[in-house]
Amino acid sequence: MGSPGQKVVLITGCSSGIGLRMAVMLAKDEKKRYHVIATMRDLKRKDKLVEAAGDAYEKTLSLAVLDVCSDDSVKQCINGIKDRHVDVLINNAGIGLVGPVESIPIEEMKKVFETNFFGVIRMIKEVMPDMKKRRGGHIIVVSSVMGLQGVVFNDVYAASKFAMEGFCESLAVQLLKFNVTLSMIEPGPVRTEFEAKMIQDVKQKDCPGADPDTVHYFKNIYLPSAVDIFEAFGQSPDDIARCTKKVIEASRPRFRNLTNPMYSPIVALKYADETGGLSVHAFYHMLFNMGSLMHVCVTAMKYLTCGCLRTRTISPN
Ligand SMILES: NC(=O)C1=CN([C@@H]2O[C@H](COP(=O)(O)OP(=O)(O)OC[C@H]3O[C@@H](n4cnc5c(N)ncnc54)[C@H](OP(=O)(O)O)[C@@H]3O)[C@@H](O)[C@H]2O)C=CC1
Ligand SMILES: CC1=C(/C=C/C(C)=C/C=C/C(C)=C/C=O)C(C)(C)CCC1
Repeated sequence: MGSPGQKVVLITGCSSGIGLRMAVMLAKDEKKRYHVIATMRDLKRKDKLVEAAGDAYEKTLSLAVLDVCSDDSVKQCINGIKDRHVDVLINNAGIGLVGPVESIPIEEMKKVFETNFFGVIRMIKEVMPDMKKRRGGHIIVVSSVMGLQGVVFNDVYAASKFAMEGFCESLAVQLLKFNVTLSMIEPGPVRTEFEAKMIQDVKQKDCPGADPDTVHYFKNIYLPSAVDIFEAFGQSPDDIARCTKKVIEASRPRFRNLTNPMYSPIVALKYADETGGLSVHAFYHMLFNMGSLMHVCVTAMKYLTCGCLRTRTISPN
């Protein structure tokens, strides 16, 4: 698997979105520096990836089955790799969940943690010991801006990404001693199936257990604003793939990598006031007082702030 000198990159969740674009971009690297093992839980969903990979398929890109929620599947996949050697592990697989907490069964919430949190840990537990032995390797975790700042009605999804951030912050220190790098990619909204799945999911539900006011705030105030935000500030999965490639290729990769400069002020707000009041009230104001104007506001913000918020983010260009 791979030629000498090529880095073996394993990516989870490559059937669509960010994972698919990362796999294709790395496999098509001009200098052929990578052999990509693009994994997905169901190979019946491979066609889009295979088509996008073109000539790279079965040369610098190979496919493997991997369900991050199954111990057996993870073990089988890693055991199938020559010498179990992975240079770069990209933990991308993840699922979203939106809606009033009262209306979401605990089982559904557990599924989010099982995928977004334990799924990543399962992968790291399988790959990290070999990296530590070799004194080398790079683990990348696709977190989210919601791993740093909660967003209303995304309570459980944000919690799963916060959990990941705490886990990585702790582990990164130990890994440094073994020359293993840990980096997080923290995108804001990205235009992938993620958003479509979220909206589809909401349409099918009538929020049982939530009172009419909450359902109104969710469906008529939050959702339209969120759609506007995806439209105005959403990045493409290629943008995130480019940022990630930069992180992999950096001589000293950063630990945190926000990809969207529009979210820097939101994160800064959080650290500007340790009581948390500023963030909570700012979000309240943005949602409930500016919600109906969100369309106008986001467009204005997009033009007013372009270029001046980029210092601490990683740019796809
Ligand atoms: N889109 C966005 O706005 C943002 C996304 N992110 C994060 O980016 C990552 C990728 O999301 P994105 O590309 O947008 O969304 P997509 O829904 O397009 O892709 C998610 C991928 O994860 C896979 N997946 C889900 N569950 C499992 C599992 N148990 N085992 C293996 N693969 C699984 C899906 O596979 P299948 O086809 O089988 O369902 C799919 O390939 C996620 O971690 C998400 O949290 C972060 C910030 C913003
Ligand atoms: C900024 C902002 C909003 C929405 C943010 C959204 C929708 C972010 C989505 C991020 C995603 C999808 C991350 C994935 O991991 C609100 C609450 C509408 C109004 C207040 C300001």
